[in-house]
Amino acid sequence: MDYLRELESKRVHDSFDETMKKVGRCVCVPGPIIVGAGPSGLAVAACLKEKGVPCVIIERANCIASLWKLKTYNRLHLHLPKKYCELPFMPFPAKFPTYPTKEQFVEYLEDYVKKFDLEPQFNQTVESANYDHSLGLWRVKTVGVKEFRYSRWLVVATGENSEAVVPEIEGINEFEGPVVHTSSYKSGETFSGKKVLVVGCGNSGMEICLDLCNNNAQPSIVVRDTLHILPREMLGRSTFGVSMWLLKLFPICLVDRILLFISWFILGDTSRIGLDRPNIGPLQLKCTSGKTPVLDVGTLAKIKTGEIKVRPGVKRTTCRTVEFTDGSAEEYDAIVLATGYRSNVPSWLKDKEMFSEEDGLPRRSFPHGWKGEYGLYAVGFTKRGLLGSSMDAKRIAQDIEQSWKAEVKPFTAFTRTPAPAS
Ligand SMILES: Cc1cc2nc3c(=O)[nH]c(=O)nc-3n(C[C@H](O)[C@H](O)[C@H](O)COP(=O)(O)OP(=O)(O)OC[C@H]3O[C@@H](n4cnc5c(N)ncnc54)[C@H](O)[C@@H]3O)c2cc1C
Ligand SMILES: NC(=O)C1=CN([C@@H]2O[C@H](COP(=O)(O)OP(=O)(O)OC[C@H]3O[C@@H](n4cnc5c(N)ncnc54)[C@H](OP(=O)(O)O)[C@@H]3O)[C@@H](O)[C@H]2O)C=CC1
Ligand SMILES: O=C(O)C(=O)Cc1c[nH]c2ccccc12
Repeated sequence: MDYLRELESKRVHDSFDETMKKVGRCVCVPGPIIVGAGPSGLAVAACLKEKGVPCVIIERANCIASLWKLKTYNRLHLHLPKKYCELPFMPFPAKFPTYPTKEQFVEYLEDYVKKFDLEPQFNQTVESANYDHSLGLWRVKTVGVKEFRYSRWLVVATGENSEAVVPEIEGINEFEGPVVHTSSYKSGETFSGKKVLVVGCGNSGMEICLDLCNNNAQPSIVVRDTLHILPREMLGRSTFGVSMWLLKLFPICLVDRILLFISWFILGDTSRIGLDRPNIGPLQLKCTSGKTPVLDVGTLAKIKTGEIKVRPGVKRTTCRTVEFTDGSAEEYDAIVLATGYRSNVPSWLKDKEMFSEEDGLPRRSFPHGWKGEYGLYAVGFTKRGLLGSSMDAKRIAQDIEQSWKAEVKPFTAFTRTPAPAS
């Protein structure tokens, strides 16, 4: 028996030494490694802190909440009321409005980091992570650092929006004006007096059109498919709040009918202005495909007055002109790609079981997607915004706490560097 244990210990030791020869340094982290310091990663770290479990947060940007700080437009607000967007253990300040601005949301997150004394490691992009079966540990490598970090637990918190989706459009390289993705759009000021084509009609495209209008630009929006647009508020309450309340009383298909009836009453028949609705209701669509309904903050009124024009899909572009799928063509000065985001998990997580290689989201559907095998977790991939992140974070911290307590902790932090070559 002792002989077997010795053999196993030698195997693990040899595997470590092999690795060290290849990379240089191996650091064993006492608690979980969290990849990403957005709201989801911070929420997990705070929940772990409450339970006395240490962790390391690795972040590619030079700050927390890089999506909110660096990649969003100036006029952005939370579009769900603040009570549905708070992270565990810390409500928003009472003085904040129902829909906080992005600056207020970032301020809240900075306070969150202070309150829980979190110290993410910035400017470190995880380039690979894989499970070392012989060691029973996750091995994480960051760009430009000759070091492997090992941990029993790996928490993926890189988000559903970590990379911009830029569609291939024929002739786009010949287009003479600026072509920007929403992740680098700040304000319509730079487009004042210009004719701008906004490609994509999710919440970003719709609000950016409004912003362009308010800054004396002339926007057109590409709507290539059906979509649900709902007022942000109905009956004096948020549409999201009303939906949650109705879902407690009625089945989802009935709630959808009620929402659509009230929306029709407030917004009118959207198909008359070129925005056809899908056959399936807004909440059912959200549940089955993750597609978020557009919450209208004033864009629809501008479409009705003709200040914002609706156009079909883009076929190709030339130096100034955009040709549409219905055969029409128009000249534009600039193009804004409001074509959304995707997860980057398949590019760095080498174990392919938990996350789909197609969309980079957990293969198991909500609410089962948060836990994988061998101590792997996913936070913030539920297509349910910040509320989904908080739910995941609490579950993950609870699960890790159990195995943390159950284990004799052999991995009190240690660092090994290879012995100098003799
Ligand atoms: C414009 C916009 C508005 C939104 N508004 C709302 C809203 O009002 N309400 C709501 O509930 N939800 C909203 N959402 C949904 C949004 O997903 C959440 O608000 C939230 O930002 C998700 O947090 P996250 O931590 O999961 O992801 P992110 O905020 O994207 O954070 C992920 C972090 O991981 C880092 N990262 C990525 N790859 C690596 C890597 N390889 N190595 C190291 N670090 C890495 C990124 O730099 C980033 O900081 C909005 C999304 C967008 C795009
Ligand atoms: N707090 C807030 O106020 C805001 C919240 N958000 C949230 O951020 C997330 C990302 O939103 P968003 O950036 O709008 O991205 P989305 O993925 O929600 O929308 C992308 C849009 O682009 C369209 N599209 C993609 N490719 C093309 C193409 N080649 N030609 C024409 N259209 C195309 C899609 O159409 P199709 O459906 O046909 O594929 C879709 O309408 C969402 O969860 C959203 O709710 C965003 C902005 C504001
Ligand atoms: O902002 C987002 O993208 C969200 O996912 C928030 C959200 C979760 N569920 C919803 C249902 C309707 C509108 C927004 C959301």
